[in-house]
Amino acid sequence: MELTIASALSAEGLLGHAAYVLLVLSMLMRTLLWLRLLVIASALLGISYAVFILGDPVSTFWETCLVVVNIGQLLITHWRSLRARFSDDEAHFIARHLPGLTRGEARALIDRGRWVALEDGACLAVEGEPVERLSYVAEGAAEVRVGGRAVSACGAGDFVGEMTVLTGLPATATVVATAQTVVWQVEAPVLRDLTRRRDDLSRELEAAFARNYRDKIVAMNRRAVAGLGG
Ligand SMILES: Nc1ncnc2c1ncn2[C@@H]1O[C@@H]2COP(=O)(O)O[C@H]2[C@H]1O
Repeated sequence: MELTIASALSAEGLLGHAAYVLLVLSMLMRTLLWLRLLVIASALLGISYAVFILGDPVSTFWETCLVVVNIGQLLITHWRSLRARFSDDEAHFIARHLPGLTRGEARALIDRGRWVALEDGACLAVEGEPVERLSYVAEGAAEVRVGGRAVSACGAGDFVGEMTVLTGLPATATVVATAQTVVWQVEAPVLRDLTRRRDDLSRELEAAFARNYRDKIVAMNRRAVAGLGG
């Protein structure tokens, strides 16, 4: 096929363009699923173009590789999601804070941390010192102290350390368990590394932290009103 304006605008030429349009669109996708689906669609059009218009076996081979690799990756993701199992605490954690992750992704994240049972009095963060790990409180309660005075509390469903864990800045408060408390914890360097490499995970966690700030402010406001006798 000759490279002229007329040939580019012909039905055959448009087929070739459509393959590239889909490839460019795939680069704009924010989730890996849609990126892969569009790459597969682009490669299928590319194969049709290479086979029926160009008769080019080399392009056909490489476009086929793209389809096979992306379908393989989608199947692996699907299989991991099917295989993933969660305890009740983990299921609540995911429903509340990680709704945008696939089951497989959520399992992989939770497996990077560990579940810990803390005694009453255990320290989760020290004001002015970088937090060593992010904690998610599944059961129990903790007191938040600033300058040695209790200012707030964290309970089931709250994070501790979310304000500084990703930046390494000093913790804004000291947090101490006030009952037997079950937490999921992930070490700060592990979380920083994961969020640096995975934009989608970083966005998911930032959104979860933002929702938890809101919940904490609402709870603090209620406590302030109750303290004023309202
Ligand atoms: N007013 C508050 N209410 C609930 N939790 C808080 C409050 N202030 C600080 N925290 C928690 O205490 C943690 C101390 O470490 P970070 O600053 O990383 O993150 C902080 C929050 O998780």
